[in-house]
Amino acid sequence: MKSYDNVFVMDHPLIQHKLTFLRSVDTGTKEFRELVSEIATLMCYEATRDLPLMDVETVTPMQKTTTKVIAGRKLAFVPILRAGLGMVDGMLNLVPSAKVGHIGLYRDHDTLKPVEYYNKLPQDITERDVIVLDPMLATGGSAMDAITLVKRSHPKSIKFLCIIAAPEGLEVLTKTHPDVQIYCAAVDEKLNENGYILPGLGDAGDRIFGTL
Ligand SMILES: O=P(O)(O)OC[C@H]1O[C@H](OP(=O)(O)OP(=O)(O)O)[C@H](O)[C@@H]1O
Ligand SMILES: O=c1cc[nH]c(=O)[nH]1
Ligand SMILES: [Mg+2]
Repeated sequence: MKSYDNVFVMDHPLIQHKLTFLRSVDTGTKEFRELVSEIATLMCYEATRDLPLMDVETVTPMQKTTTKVIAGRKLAFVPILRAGLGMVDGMLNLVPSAKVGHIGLYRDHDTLKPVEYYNKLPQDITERDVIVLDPMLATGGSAMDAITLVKRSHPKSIKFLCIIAAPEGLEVLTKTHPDVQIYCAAVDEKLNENGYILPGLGDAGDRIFGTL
């Protein structure tokens, strides 16, 4: 894999183990949905590693002491509909106070270009660090457009979190949005002639919602 300064591949054994079952054609909708959510939780843990901390005074039953809390940063999660929705609950497990925006995009089957159909972001997004969510980064068109839309609202920062990335998508996204850190669980081989990731896991939205 080509190396990029702002791409982080999460090789934690728990993530890799769950990803194997996510890929399998024998995994049904219920289990697929649970795995997407669990992987999102594990990825959220890593992607929030750089949140700043500050000292606070805490009184334990034994004595007064100095401990740490997150230093006033607020998060917003922005799933790309539909498939990104599958990651939201897993993220909220770790950061229940995060707000959730939605960007609706589908990829036109013929052109493979994203088509926007919904856009609702938190009003106070300028005060928030945004994590855009989508299990799949294929040609990169959907992530590129979603991040462009989010940038128009001027959040403090943007990260992109996906489960499987294609090399083609990483090339496009790192060039278009070099300021955005990208987190993924795997970088696969390539796209097929229909823009599907190989080996991939098929159509993430269809597998999450059972619309195959
Ligand atoms: O990198 P790209 O080439 O743009 O492809 C990736 C996009 O395709 C899938 O969405 P899809 O269009 O299937 O919509 P869905 O989530 O409603 O199924 C996926 O969830 C991404 O949003
Ligand atoms: O492999 C792919 C490519 C785009 N979208 C998916 O859901 N899967
Ligand atoms: Mg789909």
